[in-house]
Amino acid sequence: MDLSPLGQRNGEKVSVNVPGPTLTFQNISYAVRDSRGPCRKRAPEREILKNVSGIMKTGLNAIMGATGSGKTSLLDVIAGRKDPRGLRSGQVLVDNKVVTSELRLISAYVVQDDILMGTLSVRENLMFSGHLRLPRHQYSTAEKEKKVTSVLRELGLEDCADTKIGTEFLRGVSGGERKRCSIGMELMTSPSLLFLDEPTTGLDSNTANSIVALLHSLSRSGKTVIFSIHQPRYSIFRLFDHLTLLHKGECVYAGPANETIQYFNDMGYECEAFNNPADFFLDIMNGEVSPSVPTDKSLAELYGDSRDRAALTEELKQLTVLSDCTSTAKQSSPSYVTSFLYQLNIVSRRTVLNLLRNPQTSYAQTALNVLFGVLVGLIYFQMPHTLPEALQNRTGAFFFLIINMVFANLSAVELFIKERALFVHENSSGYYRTSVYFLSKVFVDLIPNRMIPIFVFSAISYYMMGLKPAFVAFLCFFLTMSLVSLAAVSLAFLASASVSSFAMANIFIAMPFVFMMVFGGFLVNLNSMLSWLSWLKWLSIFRYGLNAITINEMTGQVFYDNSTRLTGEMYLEAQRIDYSAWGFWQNHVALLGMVVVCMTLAYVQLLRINRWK
Ligand SMILES: Nc1ncnc2c1ncn2[C@@H]1O[C@H](COP(=O)(O)OP(=O)(O)OP(=O)(O)O)[C@@H](O)[C@H]1O
Repeated sequence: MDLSPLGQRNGEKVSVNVPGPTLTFQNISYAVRDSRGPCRKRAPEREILKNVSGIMKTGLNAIMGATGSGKTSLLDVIAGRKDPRGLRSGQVLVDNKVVTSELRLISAYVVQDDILMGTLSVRENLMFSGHLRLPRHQYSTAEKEKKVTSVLRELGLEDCADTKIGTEFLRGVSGGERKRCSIGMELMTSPSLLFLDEPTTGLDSNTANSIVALLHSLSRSGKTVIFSIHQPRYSIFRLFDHLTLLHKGECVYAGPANETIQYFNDMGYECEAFNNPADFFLDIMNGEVSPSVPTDKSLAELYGDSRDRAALTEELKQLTVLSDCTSTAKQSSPSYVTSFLYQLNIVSRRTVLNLLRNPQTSYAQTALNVLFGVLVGLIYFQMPHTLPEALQNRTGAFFFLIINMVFANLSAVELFIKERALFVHENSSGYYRTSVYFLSKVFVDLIPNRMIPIFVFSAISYYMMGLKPAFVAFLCFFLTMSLVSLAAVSLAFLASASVSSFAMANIFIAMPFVFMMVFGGFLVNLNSMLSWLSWLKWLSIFRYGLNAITINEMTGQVFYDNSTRLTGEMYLEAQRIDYSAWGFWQNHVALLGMVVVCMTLAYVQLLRINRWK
């Protein structure tokens, strides 16, 4: 069988002009706690990596193992992506320098699920990465464009450069092209150390082949490419330079990939002719192949006693001795390469582009508001000033309007949940600050996306219902409706930033909305309520909204029947609603206060999101 990787055959080095960094790790042990539900807060620790060591040099370094063997965990630990609190022992060095979690900002990591903005083309996605991750003083826009062109050429993406990635509504590029684009996003910074989590998963075998061939050619340009892989076909396997085999969190082999078969042969495991070595290794680890000489020792113990392990320990020792003590203190502390305002500009532009190219939600929202506006207008068409219907219809209509404004925003809980993975990936890869994402979301997506439909709804319903004709009164009505809607959206945004599933977010948002409705002043008279409960009215978006539009409509109006004449002010006094100027505006101040508090808390939640894997 011809195993002829270009790499470290018999210790021979991969020949490249400028070698990439060497990554070494020694005795890595990593533990996690499984959550056991609400009753048992702290489950016992489970060690998922046990004393794993290795040296990864320029070339293709594969980490292989069965499902759950700890491949991704090892990759994440050495890439500085795994929560450092779980690290029980061990150290990762890059070119003999201690690296901390900051490694994740200076190296490149391609995640398993391609996280890209689907409404943008391949070229636009690469340009987004270039804009945010290449220093502006070194790269002009023309140079960034040149870089994008060269990455497109390197990855063979020229033909689909202007094709959109694709969303649920839009058929985009193929799976292989998507994966190449994900790799390209990282190559924009010309990293010499590239981590990839299962780059071939979900791809057909030919596409998987071409992806690994691409990684192989990248490694030949002087990059250290490290990736986890499940079960590669032979044409993929033979490209590996270095192989780490994991079984239940323990290393069962680490060394040149083309010497692995010999290693297992020496242990008494015979690989049949025409068998794929990768399958053979997995069969050994799964216990489906037995050694010719039975042994009580586990594969990890056999490897621990082997010459290969002794050689690795010796090489690691030499590298550590060679390492310069001062270099350990020199930890790079990378920060963002672009300024806050520049990031805000780039991220906001992408948000606008995404909105314009994915207008279905905005169209649906506007259409729904037109429909509802007409419906409310027809139900309460030209409300009369005659009693009792004048008051009954107006209070009913106002309650209906506020309910509509609040509950129409239930959908806003998806706002952040949908983009959570994208935000976490880009934020932890050093694209932009959390504040940049938050501000662009609020000012470019959240507010404008709500304002237009609300204006359409208000204009239709207000004039169809025949409310006070003064234009100022209409503007006050629109302002109130907007603030009610924004307060509800802010609460929904807070819910969606706090939890990661729709179901949980819906519960979090529906409960307060229902309580607020009860304490809004329409379903129950708040003045007759138990005093220890009535404070809840101060937290009700409904109450502030209802009070404001009631004052706006009632003041200056006269209602009558044959014998009675009732002014709007008399009605407001009977309801104990303060209709002074401050009495009116305090509702808006309170709604604005709720918006500010909920938005601030949502921002805090974004900062608190767990970036560790
Ligand atoms: N943060 C975590 N919390 C709890 N368990 C974890 C965590 N990270 C990893 N594990 C567990 O550690 C073990 C190894 O997981 P890992 O994802 O590294 O395996 P893998 O070899 O990459 O598997 P696969 O091929 O299925 O992705 C699994 O049993 C997994 O459930």
